[in-house]
Amino acid sequence: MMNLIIVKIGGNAIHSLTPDFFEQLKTWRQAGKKVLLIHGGGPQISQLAEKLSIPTVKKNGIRVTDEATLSLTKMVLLGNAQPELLTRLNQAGLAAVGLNAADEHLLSGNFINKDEYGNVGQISAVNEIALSKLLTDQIGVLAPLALTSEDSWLNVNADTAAADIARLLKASQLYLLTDVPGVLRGGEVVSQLIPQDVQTLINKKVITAGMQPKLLAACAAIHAGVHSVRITDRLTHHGTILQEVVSEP
Ligand SMILES: Nc1ncnc2c1ncn2[C@@H]1O[C@H](COP(=O)(O)OP(=O)(O)O)[C@@H](O)[C@H]1O
Ligand SMILES: CC(=O)N[C@@H](CCC(=O)OP(=O)(O)O)C(=O)O
Repeated sequence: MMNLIIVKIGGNAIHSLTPDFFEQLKTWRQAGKKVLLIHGGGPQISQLAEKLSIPTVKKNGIRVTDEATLSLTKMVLLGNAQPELLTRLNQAGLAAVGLNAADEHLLSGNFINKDEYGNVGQISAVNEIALSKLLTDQIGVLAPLALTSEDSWLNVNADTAAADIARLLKASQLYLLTDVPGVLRGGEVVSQLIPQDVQTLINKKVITAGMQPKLLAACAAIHAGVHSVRITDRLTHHGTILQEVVSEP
């Protein structure tokens, strides 16, 4: 899809969006860019699970999703995280529409390993024609859920979903908004990375926890032709930029 910018907003980041964020979205829309926001909601899902006494089990940063967890995940993403983000966009005067996998079968997916993770998947296809029409006049706000060919719902890690959608749609840029200003090394933000550096930093245990799947998803997007992935807590020229080659300062 031409001129497409994808921004993933982690569940924590939804609460701390600043006026700059909305200004940048306005600038992009005025410049004729299509903008797709993929939202998380992981901390909110875990909070509700605790209230309902449903145990949270995570393996390699992925939520093991049985039937009860799938239903509460859908409730939180589509009933809480998504409307919260849409309200903020509306307040900022931005036209936006909330979307999920079942709208025109926007996102198809496959189970990653049903025995190990339950109803967890990865995105295998995007209905590009339908999405492109939807994004002409408004910003799309899409939840990280997919539907199998047999219409089973799948929970998808939001970083992986954003990177796979960016790869499948050949987005020009991907932003992964999180709760840290970028990839940190010795307390400092690393301003530029190439995919080869990522594996080295994982091996050296500089990159751990949630940052690990985030960067691996980012590398896959770069290899598939996405021009740049920025890992940051704001939509300006801050944070860590991941590109195929190091660019001149
Ligand atoms: N080298 C690193 N630089 C920055 N954050 C890191 C690094 N290694 C691990 N992390 C952790 O990764 C977290 C971000 O990933 P995650 O919690 O999954 O974010 P989100 O919910 O926004 O997707 C940071 O808050 C930090 O605790
Ligand atoms: C399979 C899987 O782990 N799905 C994630 C989807 C939400 C998410 O990724 O939200 P954040 O970006 O806020 O972490 C989950 O259930 O937490």
